[in-house]
Amino acid sequence: MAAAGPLLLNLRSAPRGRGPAAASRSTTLKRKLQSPHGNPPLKRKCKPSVSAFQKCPVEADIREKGSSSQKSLPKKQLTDNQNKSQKSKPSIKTSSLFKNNPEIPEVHRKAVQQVQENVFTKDSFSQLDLHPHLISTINTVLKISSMTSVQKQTIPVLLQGKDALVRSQTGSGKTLAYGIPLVQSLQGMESKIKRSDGPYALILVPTRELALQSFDIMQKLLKPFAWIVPGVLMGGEKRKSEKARLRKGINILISTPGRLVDHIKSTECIHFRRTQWLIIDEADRILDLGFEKDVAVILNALNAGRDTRQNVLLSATLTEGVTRLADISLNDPISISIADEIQKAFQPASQIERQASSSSNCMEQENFAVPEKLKQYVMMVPSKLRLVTLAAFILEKCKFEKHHKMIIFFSSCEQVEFYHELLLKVLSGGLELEQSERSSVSSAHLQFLRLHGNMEQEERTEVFQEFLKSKTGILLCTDVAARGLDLPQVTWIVQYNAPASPAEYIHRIGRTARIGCHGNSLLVLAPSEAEYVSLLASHKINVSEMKMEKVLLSLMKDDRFKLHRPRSKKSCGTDPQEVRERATVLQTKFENYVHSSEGTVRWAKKALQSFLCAYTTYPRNLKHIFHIKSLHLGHVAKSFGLRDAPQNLTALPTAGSKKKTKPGRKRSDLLKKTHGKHRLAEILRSEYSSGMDTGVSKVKKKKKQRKPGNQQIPA
Ligand SMILES: Nc1ncnc2c1ncn2[C@@H]1O[C@H](COP(=O)(O)OP(=O)(O)OP(=O)(O)O)[C@@H](O)[C@H]1O
Repeated sequence: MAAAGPLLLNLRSAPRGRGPAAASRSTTLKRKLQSPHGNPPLKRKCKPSVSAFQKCPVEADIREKGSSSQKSLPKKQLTDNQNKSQKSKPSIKTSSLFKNNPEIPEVHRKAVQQVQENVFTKDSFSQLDLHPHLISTINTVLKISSMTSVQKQTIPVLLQGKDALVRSQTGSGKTLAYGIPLVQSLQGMESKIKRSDGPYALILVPTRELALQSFDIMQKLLKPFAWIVPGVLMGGEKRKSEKARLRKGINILISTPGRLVDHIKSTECIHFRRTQWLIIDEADRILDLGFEKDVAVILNALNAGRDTRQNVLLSATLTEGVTRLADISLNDPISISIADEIQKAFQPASQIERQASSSSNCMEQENFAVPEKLKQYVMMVPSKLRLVTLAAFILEKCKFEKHHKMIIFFSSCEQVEFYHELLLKVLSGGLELEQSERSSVSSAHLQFLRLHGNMEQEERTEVFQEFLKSKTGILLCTDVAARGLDLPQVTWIVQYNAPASPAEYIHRIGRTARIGCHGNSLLVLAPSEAEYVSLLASHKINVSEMKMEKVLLSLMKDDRFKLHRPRSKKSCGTDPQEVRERATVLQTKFENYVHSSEGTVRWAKKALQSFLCAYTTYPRNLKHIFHIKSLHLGHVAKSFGLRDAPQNLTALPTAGSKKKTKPGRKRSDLLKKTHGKHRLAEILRSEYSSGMDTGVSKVKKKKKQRKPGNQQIPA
């Protein structure tokens, strides 16, 4: 059994006779949603105690002197006149959203030449040596005729039985690039495959929804070859039924690493004697530290079963690190990188060599291809104004412009749950509207959905299917939905919390503008995070600035937020004072809802705490951009509908950043173990704060009538 030390993931088959490795129990994050000690609704005058953060292991030197209005902003953020006004005026009782905000810096945008790929080719699938039934399935069931670039380059390589490293932009058809040659090869085997033979192919994916999606595509491709049986294993499903399906036999096994390891360790009948394909989709994520132990167990089980295998690694962000690792482990892999092919075509060889040598020793300069018709925006928003600005943006796109389908990314499950409820209640008119307001509410219904890893699997699947089929709607989610999901007609991606790395940025925005479609993305940054724009530019990612003031203007279209004053003058569309008033009315509605009960205050505090803890797990190389000391607790609290900086947040961070460790092993040991804190921090942020691979109490499923057709897809 393999030792648990730093692992060289050997995708190459090992010599016969070694039993499957037993890795130490993979340290998955057990996430217990800690409910902060309930506090009575905060009174305006209270000053949160400094001790609230003294105990928190995170670097929490957060400013929390007094209520948000009376706090001194970090000196560097105060402009002279604000300094003066602070001194001259008595402290104001209720904070104004538009006072005491940090300056919004100019967004220095180095115009960079983005890496582009030609997604389409004119070559049809019939040019390949494929079974005619497979070609007709591609044409009639999948309704696809010509190959994309990645398919044109990858399919012939895989049909020759070679290992491959495939890097192509998001939404460029990588699933079929491996699915078609896989089906072609299995249907053409001399002795016809029997279900009881077990897995001939193993497809590893990082999330349950992506496992379902890949399973759905394989089922379609296998229509003419019904004797080949696909199956999916994923956390959250009943182990018993999975064991039964494994016992009957699954020929193409699609699984998330954690659940497969469970079965390797506990299901007698699982074997890999005939497994001749290993496909790792989103390979940079799967081979990352978060899944390292699971992948090692899986590879040892594969190697124990068979000594020859074809390995395929795919991702839009196959970074140098992964390719170096894969080079050691794959058998003479063919490296396919569509963007590089395009660049090579336009650059002299010498320049390519120079770039190759320079980029090989500085992974940070990975340049990722961005979909051609994707428009990327960034908006600088002071913390106090984040919530009302997000709300105004949602109203603008999903109520007034209509026909938009939006995904909003948050950095923790608790925030997804909280903002889903808050936005639904306040924006969808869930709150009692006065008669006069009812008439003015636009007829467009705002459909809010939520998806994160702490939900019951049944509800995750329902929400995923519902959003997949909807033409509009707003999905609030964590990074559990950041990779691979092919959600048609998504027109807007909003990153309410910045991602831990440019790679995750690329995958998040890659949920729109797929396969040549148009799409838009918006990254929301606080003024202290402005440097993130330059970081993106260093990876050849261009973003244009969207002004917060312009977004807030949409409130002028919704009289629910109009300040009702006697003889109020007719509002004209762009009066800045009225915009500010309406934003304040909207913020007040949020705060009134949050402070309407102890439970909602507790909920807001828990969401705030999860945000702060996720904020402390940005990798070291981003700490100069995302540092907890730059946050102003009272202002951040406003964006959670809390009137003042909370006191007595629980001393420990929420489970989001708590790693299950063996008794006696301090977290610092773990950090050392995992080759540097920043990597673990990044994993903690992007995967575990999404609630993936969790084993703890799930958010109770909201009672709702089950719709037919949402049933889980059987193998
Ligand atoms: N040759 C093709 N012509 C037209 N559409 C295609 C073709 N191949 C795949 N598609 C469609 O393109 C969309 C994206 O495909 P897929 O999800 O495989 O992309 P991907 O490269 O895996 O994306 P990601 O990197 O986000 O995982 C899907 O809707 C798929 O049906």
